[in-house]
Amino acid sequence: MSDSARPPPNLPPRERREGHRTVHVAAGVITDPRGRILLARRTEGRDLAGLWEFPGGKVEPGETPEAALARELHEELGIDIDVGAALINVPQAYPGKRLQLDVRHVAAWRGTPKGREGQALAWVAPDKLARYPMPPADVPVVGALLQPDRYLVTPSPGDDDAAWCAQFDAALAAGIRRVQFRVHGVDADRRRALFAHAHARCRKAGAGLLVNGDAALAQASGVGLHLRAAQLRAFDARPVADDVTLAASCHDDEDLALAQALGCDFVVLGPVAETASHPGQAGIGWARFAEMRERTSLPIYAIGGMGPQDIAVARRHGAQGVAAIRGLWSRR
Ligand SMILES: Nc1nc2c([nH]c(=O)n2[C@@H]2O[C@H](COP(=O)(O)OP(=O)(O)OP(=O)(O)O)[C@@H](O)[C@H]2O)c(=O)[nH]1
Ligand SMILES: [Mg+2]
Repeated sequence: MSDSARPPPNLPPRERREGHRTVHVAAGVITDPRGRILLARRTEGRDLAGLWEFPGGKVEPGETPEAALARELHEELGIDIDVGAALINVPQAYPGKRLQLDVRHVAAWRGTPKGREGQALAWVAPDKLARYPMPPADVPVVGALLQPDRYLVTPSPGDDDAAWCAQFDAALAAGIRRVQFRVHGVDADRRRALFAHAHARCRKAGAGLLVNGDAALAQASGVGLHLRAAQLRAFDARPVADDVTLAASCHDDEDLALAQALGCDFVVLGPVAETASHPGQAGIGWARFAEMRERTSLPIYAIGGMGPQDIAVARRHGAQGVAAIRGLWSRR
């Protein structure tokens, strides 16, 4: 389905349905030469006071997001900037309003940032960002800064395990850094051997590995756990330790809420487009994806007919990036 996919025709856009206004906000990722990122603390008397945010503010009528960002950073921090690449555009529902948080990298800046409106500032190393409490819309922004934009789900090996292993290595060589181990139709011995291969190669490449569905294997081998949607209801607490990556497959709002309540680090949502595994079955489309995204505060990969060419459109709809079997399994 295309970028212009619409919600079902019998439903007016959520915004009109609930009478919520949309607030368009431009925010910037300002990085110093040591790689630290500038956060500002929202002052008392404003919404979300006390939380840390990426500096920026509301886009005024007739203004481009780029111009708004430059103006806001001049007003709030006293710096002049060159706007850089888009990072992510997050639609997020807040009480009584919808936010579109349009986050750009700041390519260059002149001057010394100061909290000109009395706000505290902090230069934060990327691995410390999680220590700063932030508004819900910023969780996907931090995800986009820190987590991979592609999530490979392994295919089943058919009858050729050696070819599967070679393709696995090729995917890592092509830059894949997050993998879900999911193989069907093999016996326990073959599965164990394939998992051992994946585990060793991911460790060597510094890639994150998650195992589909198998909490015991995740615990025993020290890899992450990816829950199937049906498993979300089987747990009432996080099924792995806090330092073990937890993810889940989601298809609707209820799945997303359960995944967030369980403490997932990220989720997969779809199918967005028609997939080769379900021909003839239309996906939910980007508009519906964005609508579900805005009621969740998690990094979300779009799945279903996705490939690397879809990462940019995914980011424009608030996605972390794309998850795929075929679309990310290197062709050799
Ligand atoms: N700048 C910024 N705003 C954010 C972030 N995350 C987030 O939810 N927001 C929300 O987006 C809106 C931004 O408005 P703002 O208060 O910064 O707007 P502004 O600078 O134009 O100031 P003003 O309208 O209070 O004068 C607020 O509702 C804020 O809570 C973020 O990372 N940066
Ligand atoms: Mg502001």
